[in-house]
Amino acid sequence: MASRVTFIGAGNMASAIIGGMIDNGHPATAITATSPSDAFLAPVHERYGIRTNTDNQAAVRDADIVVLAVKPQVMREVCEGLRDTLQRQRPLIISVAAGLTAESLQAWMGGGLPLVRCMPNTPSLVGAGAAGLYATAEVSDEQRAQATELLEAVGLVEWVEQEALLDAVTAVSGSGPAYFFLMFEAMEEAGVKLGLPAETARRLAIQTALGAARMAQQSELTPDRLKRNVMSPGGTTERAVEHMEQAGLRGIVADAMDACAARAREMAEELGQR
Ligand SMILES: NC(=O)C1=CN([C@@H]2O[C@H](COP(=O)(O)OP(=O)(O)OC[C@H]3O[C@@H](n4cnc5c(N)ncnc54)[C@H](O)[C@@H]3O)[C@@H](O)[C@H]2O)C=CC1
Ligand SMILES: O=C(O)[C@@H]1CCC=N1
Repeated sequence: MASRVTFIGAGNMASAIIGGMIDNGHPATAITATSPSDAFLAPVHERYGIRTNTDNQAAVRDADIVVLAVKPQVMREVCEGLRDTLQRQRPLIISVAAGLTAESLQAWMGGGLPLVRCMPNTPSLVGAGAAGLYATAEVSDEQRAQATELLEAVGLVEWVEQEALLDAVTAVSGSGPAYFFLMFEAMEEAGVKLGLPAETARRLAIQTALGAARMAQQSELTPDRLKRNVMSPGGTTERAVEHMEQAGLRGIVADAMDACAARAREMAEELGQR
């Protein structure tokens, strides 16, 4: 029988994962989503035919897996409200919230529960997500496999064995989509300066990124080798890449990702103390 999965929260992340599960054949009747208001639940009910509920406690009562998909700022209230039911039911819990440690979540839910922390990203919305997962000691091998299956419905899954590494995952893939969107903006602006219409420059930049990503994914060659294959000696790419290296692009990326991981650690402290 398919596992019964309850999503607490029915926003972007929950909808993305629910959509992927349905596409993979998970029965809609085994999925429930909650939200304080019916207005937020109507879209997921109409689109996927899943069960919905405005009562979090009632919705987790028969669940094998509970996915916590609310904003970090409301997580404490949500976890404390579910504490007694979760302690009785003991489902696998998967939190997709940024910057909330297993220690804080366990404390709010009464402790000792099988908990997976997950850092997904927004391309999950189009089935091309990348997620980092970390399991607490209470999680069984079977539950790990269940969490993998659930997140693989919307993309790539990578497990990390130390919780602190989720901050590094946040810096690479959680926040990463924004770095590439910034690159698209920069390439569009530069393309316009060189005389292209904005829409043309944007479409070319986006398709180029898609092509480069597909090549890097499908090829046996390293990104460095693939880069060198574009760089004809004395040619145009060499000139551009040399410029980026001399201007310190690698250092900028490293500093930005350091700042990102540091902010994740800061948020964990701020939110854990609330
Ligand atoms: N947006 C992003 O790039 C990423 C987001 N995340 C995490 O995913 C989580 C969810 O984010 P989104 O889906 O973007 O947020 P969202 O705002 O789209 O969805 C949150 C949902 O929670 C519901 N909600 C609020 N209070 C509730 C309560 N007391 N009980 C039940 N439901 C309640 C809201 O009605 C809404 O449906 C956050 O914790 C965020 O940190 C993680 C990685 C990336
Ligand atoms: O910017 C943030 O805080 C969240 C976490 C990863 C992506 N968005």
